[in-house]
Amino acid sequence: MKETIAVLGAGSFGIALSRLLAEKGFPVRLWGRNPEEMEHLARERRHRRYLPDVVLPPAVAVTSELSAALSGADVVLFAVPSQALREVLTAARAYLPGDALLVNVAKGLEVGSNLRLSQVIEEVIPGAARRLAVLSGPSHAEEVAVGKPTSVVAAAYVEDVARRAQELFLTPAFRVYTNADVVGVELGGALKNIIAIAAGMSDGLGYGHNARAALVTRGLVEMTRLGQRLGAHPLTFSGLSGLGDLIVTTSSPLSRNWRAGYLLGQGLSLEEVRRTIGQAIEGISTARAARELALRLGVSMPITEALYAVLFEGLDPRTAADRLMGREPKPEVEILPF
Ligand SMILES: NC(=O)c1ccc[n+]([C@@H]2O[C@H](COP(=O)([O-])OP(=O)(O)OC[C@H]3O[C@@H](n4cnc5c(N)ncnc54)[C@H](O)[C@@H]3O)[C@@H](O)[C@H]2O)c1
Ligand SMILES: O=P(O)(O)OC[C@H](O)CO
Repeated sequence: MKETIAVLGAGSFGIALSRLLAEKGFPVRLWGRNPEEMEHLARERRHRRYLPDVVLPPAVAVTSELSAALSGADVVLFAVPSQALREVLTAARAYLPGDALLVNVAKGLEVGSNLRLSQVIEEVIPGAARRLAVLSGPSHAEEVAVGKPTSVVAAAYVEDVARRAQELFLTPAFRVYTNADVVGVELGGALKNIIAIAAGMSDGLGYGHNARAALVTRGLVEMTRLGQRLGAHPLTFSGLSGLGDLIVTTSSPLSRNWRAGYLLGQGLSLEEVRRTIGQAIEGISTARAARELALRLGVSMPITEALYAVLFEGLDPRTAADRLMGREPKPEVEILPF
């Protein structure tokens, strides 16, 4: 008997992964909070706004009832935006089977607590970290949903859990590596969204490929700096959930974070950007949380700081770029002596 999988979150990634899993033969229950939207999705078998060309296979049952989605589920996949995760977990807790494998695909830090999402899950469901895998890496839903080659990483504290998640998602077009560095994989997926907005902003301002390459490279440096301070392995940031995801989200118009930055660079306000994109833009909230962490821990994150000032203090994007370029000259690698 194939395992039953509950996917919580019927946005673009929840839909893309439901399709992938159903195509592998798993019975999938896809939960979304809005009953009307779920009725429409159940009837039409496609989401008119997120992925209009992607048809849900018959093995995907759509529901707006958490109890129906979770009852007897062997695997529970969390695919809601990071700021909604605690609320969804709290509502789901009563129905969550005690032995189900948990997989989180949301990428972000929780504003307020500044926690990684596995920490949020552990707080709401004590003990859950031992059965939790984090799936992260360069994986635009639009490409995953149509079977374009994609590689990601499944991180877990327990090796068997990482292997189970790897096996669950693996297809000829969806390659899954394992990684024992949960902290690094989560931070890579969360922090790259900040740099993706900054890269989009640079493009929106009309700057060139040089500027974008510098943002990716120096972005990776500050991501790694914060990561190491929080216990991640620095090498993880050169992997799929660090550099890999940075490359895809700083260079693809499929990225909502890149698009948000582009529109900001073109002069739109944050509210106009949110309205225009109309989907999760994780880098906005993550910039707030990461900047707070960096300040508290004394970690230098100049790009994050500059983006924060644009997003939340009304700094003009061009002035933010000038400030970044005009910082005190310094060695590229602080620990290398002459
Ligand atoms: N789309 C991708 O390509 C992709 C790839 C990898 C990871 N992710 C991550 O997956 C997560 C979800 O992204 P997405 O692209 O599916 O977002 P989306 O904006 O396409 O959809 C989000 C869904 O969550 C629902 N939602 C919002 N607030 C909610 C709440 N409080 N309770 C319940 N549901 C709520 C929305 O109604 C919507 O259906 C994000 O953290 C994102 O970074 C997305
Ligand atoms: O569209 P974005 O910017 O949220 O990026 C989606 C995924 O994280 C890409 O791996």
